Amino acid sequence: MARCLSTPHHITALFRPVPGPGPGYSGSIGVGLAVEPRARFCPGLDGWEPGYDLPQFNEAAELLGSRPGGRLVYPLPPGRGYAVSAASAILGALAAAMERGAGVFRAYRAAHEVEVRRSTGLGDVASIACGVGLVLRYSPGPPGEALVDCIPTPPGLYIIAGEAGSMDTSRLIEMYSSQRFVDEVSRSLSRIFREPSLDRFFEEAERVTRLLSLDSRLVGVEAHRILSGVGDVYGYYVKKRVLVVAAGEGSVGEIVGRMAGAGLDVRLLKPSTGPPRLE
Ligand SMILES: Nc1ncnc2c1ncn2[C@@H]1O[C@H](COP(=O)(O)OP(=O)(O)OP(=O)(O)O)[C@@H](O)[C@H]1O
Ligand SMILES: CC(C)(CO)[C@@H](O)C(=O)[O-]
Repeated sequence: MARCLSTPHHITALFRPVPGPGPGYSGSIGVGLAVEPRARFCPGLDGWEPGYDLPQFNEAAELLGSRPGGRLVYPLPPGRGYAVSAASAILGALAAAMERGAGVFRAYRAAHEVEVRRSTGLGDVASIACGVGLVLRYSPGPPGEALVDCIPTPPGLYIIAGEAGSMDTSRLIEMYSSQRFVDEVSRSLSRIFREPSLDRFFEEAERVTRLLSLDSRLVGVEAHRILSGVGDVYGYYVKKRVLVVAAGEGSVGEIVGRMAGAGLDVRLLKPSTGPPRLE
């Protein structure tokens, strides 16, 4: 039976860019959620689903001296905020590493380098390599260099994403490099890092979302109005033009209905079950 590489995705909630002397040394610190469905690459199998052509896959593989062929499956769309580019670079790099007998850290370094060079990500590769629930990035860089921890989320937690559109990652990085964003995000990250928990994470992510009006400015909705009166909501935040809400199973139907009623394209996600793996 064919074996496939699979990887979770990552949705950053708060990040602060940390420039370094080169792509391998640059990155960001931040927090976010590792989520599924997983992207997959099955070496040697024919076919291409669902047709996105992401350059990060081959670029990362080529840094390890190979060009793996096989079937790629991306269940989430690129450009919205689900770190599809990082997932693609990771799959390419890990597939190449398997062919060449190279180590996993070398593969992750290549994936991170491609992301930073292309401005399609700063901390997604390090986050995905941890790959479970709530991801905390205390220092920047590729896996092996960055100090990253991830905390499993409670069973029964769902993540509901409401998309208003896409946004260039370079534009997002520019926005989060402004003094106002750096100040507010740094304040929140210090509070989260001092005592990491899911409650503290959502408290701070919501604080920044409301203070900087990210929901109305980027998604065109007011999150607290959409969620008003709904029980079992853990919290919410905005990444690019996506409103991300975490809630217990019993509230999912109500939230999906309200988000769709507000004109958003809604997608149901689950916290990730683990980092990239061969399955
Ligand atoms: N249909 C498409 N829409 C958007 N991007 C696409 C599409 N097809 C391929 N791409 C490529 O996919 C990559 C998307 O990377 P980008 O960093 O913008 O998004 P992402 O990785 O999905 O989300 P994020 O980094 O914000 O979490 C870009 O290199 C882009 O050129
Ligand atoms: C830049 C970014 C927000 C893109 O997803 C992410 O890579 C991060 O948190 O650094």
